[in-house]
Order: sequence, then structure tokens, then C-alpha cells
Amino acid sequence: MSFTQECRKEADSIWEESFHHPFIQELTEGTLSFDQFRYYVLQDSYYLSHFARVQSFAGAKAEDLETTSRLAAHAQGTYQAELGLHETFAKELGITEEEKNVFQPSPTAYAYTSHLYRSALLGDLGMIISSLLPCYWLYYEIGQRFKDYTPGVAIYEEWINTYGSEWFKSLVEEQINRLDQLAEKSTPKQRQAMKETFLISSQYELKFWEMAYTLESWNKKEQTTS
Ligand SMILES: Cc1ncc(CN)c(N)n1
Repeated sequence: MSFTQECRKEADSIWEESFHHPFIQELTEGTLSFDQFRYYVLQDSYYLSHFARVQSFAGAKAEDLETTSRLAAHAQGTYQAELGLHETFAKELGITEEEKNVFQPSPTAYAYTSHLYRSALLGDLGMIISSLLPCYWLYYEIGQRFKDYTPGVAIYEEWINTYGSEWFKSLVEEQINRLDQLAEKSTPKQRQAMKETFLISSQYELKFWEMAYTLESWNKKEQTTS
């Protein structure tokens, strides 16, 4: 079994919870409220803007320029394709400049991005890719699993189609192969640390759905559960 297959296997129960989370279930059935999706779009835009920076850190830590340039291309893809998609959603959902100006990251969005920066600051390329990979791979599996669903809500269909696309698939496969190659050159202790990082990101992915579903806030009293 390859290193990434081992990581995937150990994360399986967490990923299953993501597939069955009400945020995903309702999005794919078209019953998710726009308030929850709107909240997700704002927090995810924040998340992606930091994700792209961590992709760039990964590029800087690569030992060959080919990898540096590929990871720069990944950061550009996050900016153009994923953040571009959120810009479109923001327009369709009527998110105003004022709302963007008063935006504050939620506890989970802040903690998850801090986890990514931790791997970028303290880890080598293998650790950084281990922290980033669940973000790619989980969304790709969601895209695949739900690609035949027709929620009947244009923005939810577009969201599913993006992550089920061939473009996204090629990026995910590239990062899986990269991590397997890095793992081969790593010590057992390093591989263990990489796996732990992968599992922590998997946990944060699950918490991210819950964050959006419950409109998480720093002040517990403001938070509403639906
Ligand atoms: C939180 C999160 N994780 C992953 C993805 C997919 N890049 C995303 N948009 N947001």
C-alpha cells in the first residue's frame, strides 16, 4: 500500500463523516439554506487566500525548480479558479463590499489556516503537502461521489462540478504522486509526522462543514443551529 493510501485508509471514518455531514447532504439535495452557503463562501474565501499562500511556501521549499513552478501554478489555480468561483457566488448571493469589509474569520477557519501555516513554518515539503492534500483529495471525492446529483440550484451544481472536474482530478493526482515520492525518501518518524498532519487536516475539513452549518461565531450566544 502506498503512503497516501495508508493516510486515506486511516482517515476513512473522518471522511465518511464529511460525506454524510448535513452541509454536504443538503447542498447536494438542494435544500441547504443560502444563509449557510453564504457564510461558507465568505469563510472559504478567507481559507483559500491563505491556502494559496501555503501552496507558495511549499513551492519555495521544493528542491527543484520544476516543483516550485508547479506549486506556483497550483497557487494560481486556487486564486483564479476557486476564488474566482467564490467571487461569482458572492455576486449571485448579493454579498456586499460592506459585508466583506467587516468579515472576521471564524474560530475554525482561523485554526485550520493556522495549522497549515504551522506545517509551512516548521515542516519540510513533505509535511506541507501532507497538510494540504486532504483539502484537494476530500473535495475531489465529494465531487466524484455527487457528480450525478442535480440539486436544482445553479450555484450548488457549479460547486459540485468544479470539484468533480478533470482539471481538479489532475491536480489531486499530481499531489498524491508528489507526496508518495517524498514519503519514500522520508524516515519512519517523518512519515508518522506527515500522517498525523494529514489526519489533523482531515479533522479540520469535517469541522469546516460544521462551522458553516451552525454559522459558528466567537461568541457562542450569537451562533445559531439549524
Ligand atoms: C476548507 C476547504 N478545503 C478544501 C477546499 C478545496 N480546495 C476548499 N475550497 N475549502
